[in-house]
Amino acid sequence: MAGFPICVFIIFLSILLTWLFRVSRKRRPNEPPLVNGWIPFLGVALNYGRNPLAFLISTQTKHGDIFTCKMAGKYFTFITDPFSYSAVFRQGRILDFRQFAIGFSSKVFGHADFNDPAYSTTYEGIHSLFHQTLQSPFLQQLTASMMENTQTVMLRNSLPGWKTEGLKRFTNRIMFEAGYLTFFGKEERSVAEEDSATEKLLMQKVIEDFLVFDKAFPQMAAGLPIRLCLSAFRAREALAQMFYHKQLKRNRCLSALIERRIHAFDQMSHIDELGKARANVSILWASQANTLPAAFWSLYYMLRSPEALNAAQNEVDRVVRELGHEPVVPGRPLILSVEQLDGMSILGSIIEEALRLSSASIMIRKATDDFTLTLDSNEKKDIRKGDYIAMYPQMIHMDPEIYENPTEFQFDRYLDERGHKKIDFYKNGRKLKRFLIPFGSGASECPGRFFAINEIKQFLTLALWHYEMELDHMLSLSWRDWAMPGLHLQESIKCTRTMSLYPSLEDMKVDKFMQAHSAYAASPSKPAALPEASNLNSAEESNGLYPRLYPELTEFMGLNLTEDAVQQAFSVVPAEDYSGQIATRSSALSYMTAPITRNDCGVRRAEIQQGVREVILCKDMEGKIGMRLKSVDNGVFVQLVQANTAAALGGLRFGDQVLQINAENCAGWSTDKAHKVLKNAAAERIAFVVRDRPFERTVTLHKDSSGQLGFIFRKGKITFIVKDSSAARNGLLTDHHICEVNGQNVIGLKDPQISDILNSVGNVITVTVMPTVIFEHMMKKMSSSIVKTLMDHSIPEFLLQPSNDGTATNVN
Ligand code: HEM
Repeated sequence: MAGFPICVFIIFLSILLTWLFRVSRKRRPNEPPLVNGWIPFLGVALNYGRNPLAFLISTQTKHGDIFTCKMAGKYFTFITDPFSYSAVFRQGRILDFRQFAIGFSSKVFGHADFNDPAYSTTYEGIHSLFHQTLQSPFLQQLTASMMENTQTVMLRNSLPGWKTEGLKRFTNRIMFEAGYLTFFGKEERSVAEEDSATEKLLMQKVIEDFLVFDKAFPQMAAGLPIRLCLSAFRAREALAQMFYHKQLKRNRCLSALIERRIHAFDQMSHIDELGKARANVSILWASQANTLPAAFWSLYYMLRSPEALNAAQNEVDRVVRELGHEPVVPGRPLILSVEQLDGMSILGSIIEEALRLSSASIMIRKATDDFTLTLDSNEKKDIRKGDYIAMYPQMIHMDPEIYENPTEFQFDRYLDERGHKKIDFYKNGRKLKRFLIPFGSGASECPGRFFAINEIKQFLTLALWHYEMELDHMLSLSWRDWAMPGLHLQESIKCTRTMSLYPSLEDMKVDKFMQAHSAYAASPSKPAALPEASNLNSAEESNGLYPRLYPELTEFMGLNLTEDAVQQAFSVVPAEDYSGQIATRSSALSYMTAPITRNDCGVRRAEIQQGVREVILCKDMEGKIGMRLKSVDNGVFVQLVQANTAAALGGLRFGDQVLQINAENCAGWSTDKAHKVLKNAAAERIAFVVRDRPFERTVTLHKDSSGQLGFIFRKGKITFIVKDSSAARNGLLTDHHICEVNGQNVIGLKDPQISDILNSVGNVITVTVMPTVIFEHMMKKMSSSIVKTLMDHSIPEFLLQPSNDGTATNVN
């Protein structure tokens, strides 16, 4: 008898499966390959949601450049061949974007559905205002206003002394307020009123409301009614209060976009005032939601790369010099025209590279009828009415054939040999028309893209001009001192970095594992999700950094495809009652104290700090300080530090850049001039301002079980990287010269001596490398015997340093 219920269950299951099989879509002849997945309704949504790029690449390998995927009951035909994108954009009539985007916007922002025939004709005119007022000739006005506002916000309250601020907060605070004022203007106030605490609190509240709303955006876009996201609803409504037309009309310096929208909406008498105000919230969101993270990532990557920072700083200095702004008088704002910003190709390349790495936007069109799509290969595929066409630009952005080492930030990736904007990128030997698509493409391409690039350039320029910046444990910003040109180290702001940097990929994985483990321990009902090590964004997000830019498919299409979300949405078992439990989220500090090697003495000895430091030396009895300098690219660099001399004791190292000697800028000096200044300097006190080894970078590696790091070197030069080794994983490169091992200088040592050091220093090793071409230039005209016999090869010493828990640890 016990077998009876089992038989019934099996029969029921077979009927259900047969039914599901019969109702699921079948591929018709001439349609793209169909990937239904095996989960009813969801299809391949989970696979996609887990890692869209990996999923699309593997499906492309199996099915070719076009395929249709079932996801959460909808069908998406992905076009993966960038040469076929144009074929989609040519189908503007049948492939709709506008209707779909407007419907989506009305759901989230709560304004009227402008697709409704009652509004659609008038709204057509309002929509065209984007292109009219965000681009030339209004671009000039918008850019000038942004320059002024960014500067006002940045220079406000510039009190002397060090302050601390997170990188994300710093970006949000300045960019949000400046952008807000640029579009929506401000009521006429006296200077005292503008500086009042109430004014500041008001702006702080607006930023907070925006961030609360933005945080809930993915859920709302995924279909969760906004009234269920109570805090987001309240935040949106609070923002709308600022944007009533009668309120905005009192403001001065409204942008042309807002002014004309007010006028046009006021003609639509059947839209109520709250609806108009909510439509303005959508403009605030469009103008900030992508710009803030894009500005953040641009600043972050620029500060992380000494080469990028140096090049950007030089570009800013050049442009300011050309303005005749030096010496700058206090309070005088820096004004850059659109043309001058256009000419800043290095900043342009940094921003584009940051956008390439951070943007995961997806382009979606909905088929309004059955039609046949002709691909670039002339292949024809039938598309059904109601299906979506999707293009995922990250497949281009991360394609190693188009971009060498695509996961790496290369600040000059978009510069040609002459330093101009590079536009030649190839795939299959063919030049690509679209190689960077963070702003979408075709008819719906972001109309604010030119302004967005300009405002981020302004932000970086002004930050570089008004501050000295440093990013390591801390983002340190120090005011340039207007009163004393040349001395740039006074009135400083210091901002704590809110993210942790990991010495190696292995460290990051261990830390992520620990985080996942503690999250699981804190709430065991949720699956312990180990973030993909390669997925920087989710990893960073958990550290309070920005995620990728909008819109991702998961949040854009009314789908929320993460496993976590699906679990919640489909869960039939009530979630555990958390009342009385405290939600635990490790603090940034505890992330840092995971069992990682940040405090490893080799890592610390090898550290290349981003800021500048002062070193005071005096000459020995023979009038020497024990170093040689070399001029490279108009800078002066330390070429040799002799052991047991003043230079060695003062902590100077091979490759350090000397910015000033006795308050004189060294830029442009020849090697001879630098040596002459040293020779003539007083014996008792020579003041150097030094930047740590700007041409060098450190890579932390972990030995494998057989003690291997995974690279081969000859005469100190790395010649081979072993596949899948720690060296490969952590981005060590060939054609680089090893300068230090765990901070110990090894230049001039024989290969077996270097090997001995590598073998003897434990499992975690930090190697400091320099591109061979620069290394050879640095060493030119210096005899190898001098390097071998005189170079300081001692192990650098450290003082007691406080550890994260506040106790003093000897890190040597
Ligand atoms: C780095 C910053 C920005 C990025 C990455 C970005 C990206 C995008 C993307 C991907 C789209 C959708 C395009 C498509 O699906 O084909 C879009 C649309 C749009 N963006 Fe931006 N955007 C940025 C800044 C701005 C700014 C500053 C504004 C100024 C108001 C703006 C206004 C708009 C508008 C109005 C649309 C809708 C266009 C339409 O409906 O036709 N964006 N943006």
